Amino acid sequence: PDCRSAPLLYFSQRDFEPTLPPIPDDVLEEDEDSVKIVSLVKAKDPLGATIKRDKSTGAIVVARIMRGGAADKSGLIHEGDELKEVNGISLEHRKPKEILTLLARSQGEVTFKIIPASSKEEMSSHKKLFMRALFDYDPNEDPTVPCKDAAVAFERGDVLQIVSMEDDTWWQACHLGDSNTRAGLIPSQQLHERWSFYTLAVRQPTSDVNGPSLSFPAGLRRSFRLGRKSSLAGEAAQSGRWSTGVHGSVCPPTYIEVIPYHRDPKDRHRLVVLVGPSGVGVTELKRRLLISNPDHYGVTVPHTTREKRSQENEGVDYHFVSIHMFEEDILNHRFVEYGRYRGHYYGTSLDSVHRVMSEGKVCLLDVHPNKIKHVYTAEFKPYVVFVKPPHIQEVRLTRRRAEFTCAEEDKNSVRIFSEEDFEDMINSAETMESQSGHLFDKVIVNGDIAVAFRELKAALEKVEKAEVQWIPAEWICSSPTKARRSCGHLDSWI
Ligand SMILES: Nc1ncnc2c1ncn2[C@@H]1O[C@H](COP(=O)(O)OP(=O)(O)OP(=O)(O)O)[C@@H](O)[C@H]1O
Repeated sequence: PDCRSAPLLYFSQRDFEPTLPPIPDDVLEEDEDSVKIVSLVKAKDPLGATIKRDKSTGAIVVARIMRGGAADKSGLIHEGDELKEVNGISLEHRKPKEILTLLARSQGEVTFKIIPASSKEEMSSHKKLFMRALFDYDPNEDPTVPCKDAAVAFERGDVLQIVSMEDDTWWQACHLGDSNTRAGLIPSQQLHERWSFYTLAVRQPTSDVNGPSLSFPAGLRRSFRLGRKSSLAGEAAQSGRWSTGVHGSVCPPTYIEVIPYHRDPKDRHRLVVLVGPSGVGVTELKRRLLISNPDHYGVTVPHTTREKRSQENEGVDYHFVSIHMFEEDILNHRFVEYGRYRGHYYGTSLDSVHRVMSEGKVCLLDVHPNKIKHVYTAEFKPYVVFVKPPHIQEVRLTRRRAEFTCAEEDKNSVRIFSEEDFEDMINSAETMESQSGHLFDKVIVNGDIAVAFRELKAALEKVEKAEVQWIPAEWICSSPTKARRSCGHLDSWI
């Protein structure tokens, strides 16, 4: 990156009409065709440009013009322009830092002698492009940023409007709703990927960053999700790694192109996917949601190949099917998730999700994060909630308290956790977050169950009421904006 470029030049936005001073005599002698004299009036506001020294020619050139900034609005200075003089003072052999000092001393009208770039690349497309950031970015902690003041900080989940992708390493963007303000620099997808691979390589010098070997700790669940145990054997769970795509490629999460979705009241509700490590409280939160509004929330009826018990009803507790039928459905990709437990198959079919949604209910689905990809489509428009354990001391405290305070007759229904369970829960949560965090729309920390439930319910209600929801462009457009050089987030990030 051109990290040696100097910070912003500070100039006025007051008057950008070129006031043309008399052309100095020496100009005509020099490059009469190419030299341009530009005069701007300096005030407090930044001009919105960075300068750098061209390594090959030694010339001082304009590195970037920030969209919406003063230089951009003036239309007089462009990226690639060579700065020859400021107020008649030659910039030859001067360092960018010295030039800044020179400019800082200038008051009022400042005149530039410029050799315009021979070819100017204007941002050709005016199509609005929005990206959801899948990582946190703080320019103050980034040693590679060309200019901290010109950069934009953001958090994972923020929607950014991208205004320029001309530069391979630094894009220009502004926060959603901020499009009238000056754009700032953000690391491009390519740069962030390179940086992430680099930091991974430094952290784990012996690992093969192109193809992590994957193993998964046993994650036995008490509920129907018990069935996951065998289906997950051999799947990914190494902390600090990224998800492998269906084609085996590995990509750090960067940005995902999003588009606004205005839900029509006639449209089905979005599918709510709850994920979390075993024992964290997914079932409990789901149960509380169902009790809170049984007409509004619904859950799927799973399939199983085990025998029906006397108190069970077909289509209510389970769909009881033969092994042959179950295996045929596996081959036809009809399951979101399935597994074997004590010799029997259990699974959640896509049809069962459809059934709940077609009743006009919000379908609550809990699956392993690796399975989100099966419902990551326009028809389901999943809203993914990650239920996360708090710090281990709080997990210990809240779960032990629940054991202690539950009534004697409830003792059998309360799960007794060992110290190892707590550790597994925390480790598994870390793995899930590092591998699939880019898919999570909301993270709920389940310390106090009542607080977590309130927060979850409020989040779901907010989504339902929101006028605009930002959903991945890929759900709607068969080919989202091509220029993304994306790893193809469905192929690689899920
Ligand atoms: N915040 C909490 N404080 C105390 N106990 C909790 C809390 N959340 C859940 N529990 C208890 O922890 C136990 C496990 O919760 P739950 O069954 O909901 O976990 P789960 O995430 O569905 O795990 P699994 O998939 O393994 O069943 C239950 O006994 C539940 O009542």
